[in-house]
Amino acid sequence: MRIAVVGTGYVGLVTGTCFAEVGIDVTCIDVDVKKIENLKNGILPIYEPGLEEMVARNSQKERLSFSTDLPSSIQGCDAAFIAVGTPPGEDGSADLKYVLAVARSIGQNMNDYIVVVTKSTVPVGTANKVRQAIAEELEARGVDIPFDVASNPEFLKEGAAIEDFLKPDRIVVGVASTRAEEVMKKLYKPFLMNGHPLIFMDVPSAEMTKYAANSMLATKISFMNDIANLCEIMGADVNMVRKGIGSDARIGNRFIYPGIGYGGSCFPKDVKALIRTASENGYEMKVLKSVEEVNDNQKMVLYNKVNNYFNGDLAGKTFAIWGLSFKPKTDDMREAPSLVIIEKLLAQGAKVRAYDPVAIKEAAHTLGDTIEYGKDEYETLIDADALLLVTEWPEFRSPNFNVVSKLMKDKVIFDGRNIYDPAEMNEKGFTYYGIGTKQQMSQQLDATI
Ligand SMILES: NC(=O)c1ccc[n+]([C@@H]2O[C@H](COP(=O)([O-])OP(=O)(O)OC[C@H]3O[C@@H](n4cnc5c(N)ncnc54)[C@H](O)[C@@H]3O)[C@@H](O)[C@H]2O)c1
Ligand SMILES: O=c1ccn([C@@H]2O[C@H](COP(=O)(O)OP(=O)(O)O[C@H]3O[C@H](CO)[C@@H](O)[C@H](O)[C@H]3O)[C@@H](O)[C@H]2O)c(=O)[nH]1
Repeated sequence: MRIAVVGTGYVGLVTGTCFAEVGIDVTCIDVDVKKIENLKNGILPIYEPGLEEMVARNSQKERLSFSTDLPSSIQGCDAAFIAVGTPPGEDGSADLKYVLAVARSIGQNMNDYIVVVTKSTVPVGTANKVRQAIAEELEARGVDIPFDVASNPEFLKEGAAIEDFLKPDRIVVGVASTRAEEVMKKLYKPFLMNGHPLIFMDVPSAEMTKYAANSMLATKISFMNDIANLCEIMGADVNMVRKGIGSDARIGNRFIYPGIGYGGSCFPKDVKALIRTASENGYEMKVLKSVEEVNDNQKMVLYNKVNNYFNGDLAGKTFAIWGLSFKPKTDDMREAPSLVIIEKLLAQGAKVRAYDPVAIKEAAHTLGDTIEYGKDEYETLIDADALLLVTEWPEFRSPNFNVVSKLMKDKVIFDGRNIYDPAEMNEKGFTYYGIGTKQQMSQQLDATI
């Protein structure tokens, strides 16, 4: 089989490469000439574990190629996947201009039956707009070529994208014809070896499934952040509470880790877009509005703890930041909580020295030289007044605390991801603040007695 994947970002590149890996001929298309030139030379635009090797292997086997030329690349394809960005517009709704531009371009150039698949996250009704855009272009050409539009939302997580794509919990496909269903069944057959279900449904339900999934996960996180904040007030330990509730299979132990708010290119934008879709249709998503509000506040929690500890006097102090990307194993800085925290610290006249294993280059696009960058995590600590653990990269989990304490001016750690054991930190002579941990409460009580 042969497919084109239009949009070669986090989703398009992973999608194209994984289809090539199972033996399908794939052309990845992008309008970004530099990106395509680099990919032809094996240089990837993003960091995603394992992807570089997989791109190289499949390029060499000539199953994976890269092009800026959509008109010729879609000829002879069974399907064209649209995987371009759908960023939030001013009003929070998903901006469909890139998706519809690709649809028009397909309509202007297709010469044979093709299934056009929306892989981008798009609101209910988008497939109809895609269908209409293609039909208008065919009409303008005065040709009558059959085509189908299918919805195939993507559920991969950055940092684990290949594993998620090759071994998905499920594949959701919305179709409106048996012909499109047959093409999609054939394409995804190699991924179903491990018994993962391929769930066919109508197109609007598939489009809605993506938003419902992300919104449910964001809701779990905001709920746990609320519980964590209450634990702090009440003298409970959210780590214990998390284990206590997570062992109930109805709740599950994934996506209930409190922290400094969810970030990334998906949860914030998709929650916003679903709220907007509802309001445009006369319905209010009350739960999701609170999820968003809790998340906005949570991004300030670590900064507030720092500010309280130093009695609001941050000017001239130096803060070491470990981790910049919105989560480990990616260089993606979109909606990263680190940006909010750093902006607040800088506004108070503090100095920031940060280290991230892969995201420094990406972070520097936004932060420039407003902060210093350490060559490793230890260098950030020299004469630092405090350490803020922002992203839970594996290499930050068990540092040499003797070295840490020697380098720092003041031995205080603000752990935004609860990766350290509060009791152990206190034993090692650190003042430790986690998110909703009991240790912190007893320290606060001690301080007020
Ligand atoms: N990033 C994720 O983890 C993830 C996971 C699931 C779903 N999604 C969804 O997938 C979509 C893509 O997200 P992403 O993170 O991969 O975006 P991205 O910004 O990394 O990549 C989008 C790519 O599309 C290209 N593009 C834009 N217009 C084009 C056009 N007309 N023709 C060809 N290429 C064009 C851009 O140059 C860019 O390379 C979004 O709707 C997103 O919500 C993202
Ligand atoms: O228990 C948890 C789990 C995650 N997070 C935060 O939530 C955000 C998102 O994390 P994650 O979901 O792992 O990464 P994404 O790559 O954004 O993936 C989400 O968004 C993608 C784009 O839509 C979907 O495809 C995925 O299924 C969905 O998990 C990050 O800031 C995490 O730090 C928490 O705070 N606590």
